[in-house]
Amino acid sequence: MTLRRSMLFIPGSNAAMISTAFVFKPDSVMFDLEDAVSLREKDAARLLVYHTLKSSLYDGIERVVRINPLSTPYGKDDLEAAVRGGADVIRLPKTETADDVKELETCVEELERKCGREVGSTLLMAAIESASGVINSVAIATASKRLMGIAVAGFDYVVDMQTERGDGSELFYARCAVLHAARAAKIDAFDVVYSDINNEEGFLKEVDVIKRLGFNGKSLINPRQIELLHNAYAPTQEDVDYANRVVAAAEKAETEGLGVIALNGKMIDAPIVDSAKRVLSRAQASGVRR
Ligand SMILES: CC(C)(COP(=O)(O)OP(=O)(O)OC[C@H]1O[C@@H](n2cnc3c(N)ncnc32)[C@H](O)[C@@H]1OP(=O)(O)O)[C@@H](O)C(=O)NCCC(=O)NCCSC(=O)C[C@@](O)(CC(=O)O)C(=O)O
Ligand SMILES: [Mg+2]
Repeated sequence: MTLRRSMLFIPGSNAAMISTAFVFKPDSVMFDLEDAVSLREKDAARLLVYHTLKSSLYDGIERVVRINPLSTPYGKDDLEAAVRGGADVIRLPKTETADDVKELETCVEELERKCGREVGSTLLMAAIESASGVINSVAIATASKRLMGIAVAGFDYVVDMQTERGDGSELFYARCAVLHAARAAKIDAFDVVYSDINNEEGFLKEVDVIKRLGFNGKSLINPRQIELLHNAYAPTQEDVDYANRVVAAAEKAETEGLGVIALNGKMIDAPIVDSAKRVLSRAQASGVRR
């Protein structure tokens, strides 16, 4: 099981942050060349991210680069630096249509050939940040075999929707639409960033909602959010004990030729056994909640 619970944004222009953030062990790190980098720092940030990718600093952590949109004066240079540097994943911001993804795929393939990288080795992800993007999310999610996931980007989305971040109701439709598109395309789904870094209670409340909805994880802006997220996503010992009992009961039922049984008054059938096995493999990959 590939865990992609935490995807930590690091401004591509911030050498101090880049030189230390691997110690926090996010599942994925996202070097940002887009909105966290001012216009006058774009070139320096691109170079810094390229050299970071070439180094072994983030070995063992998935390395994502958020490029500027290809329609901007920076997008193509960002993409070349990311592919040449050996990024694992390119994150396209402000994705509006399937054609945006197809254009990215074409450019990545050209660059892979040009710089001798294995064709197909660079994965893609698309961030959906507008009403059009949400409406087109199924077409976006299925636009390329290289897509490993799609993300909801809450801050640009609420601007487009002429509202603001609040209790989450403003994101409900976008979250559900993007998540369904990801699941239909069999790729991962990532939730929005939570900007109030000192509000642990609010962060965990939001994590509880998105975990229940079914998101693989969340984009993060601060290392302090990583451990909180990983712990909240880990199954409890109680969950693991119950899953073990379900699997054992199902195995016994199988030997007796029974498809459906009751365990302590609760029905156990195939999808419930599948869920129990998912809890066990998640516990194996992430450990249990503290
Ligand atoms: C918020 C704050 C300024 C707070 O800083 P503070 O210094 O007060 O925080 P502290 O906790 O005190 O830091 C303790 C120690 O950790 C270090 N440290 C902090 N953050 C770190 C980090 N991210 N990576 C590595 N290291 C880090 C720090 O340097 C210090 O190191 P040291 O001095 O050595 O002790 C800082 O976190 C930060 O800049 N975050 C990244 C912001 C960013 O990238 N925004 C763009 C992406 S969102 C977007 O674009 C919207 C979106 O597009 C999203 C979408 O698409 O999904 C949409 O539309 O929604
Ligand atoms: Mg944005």
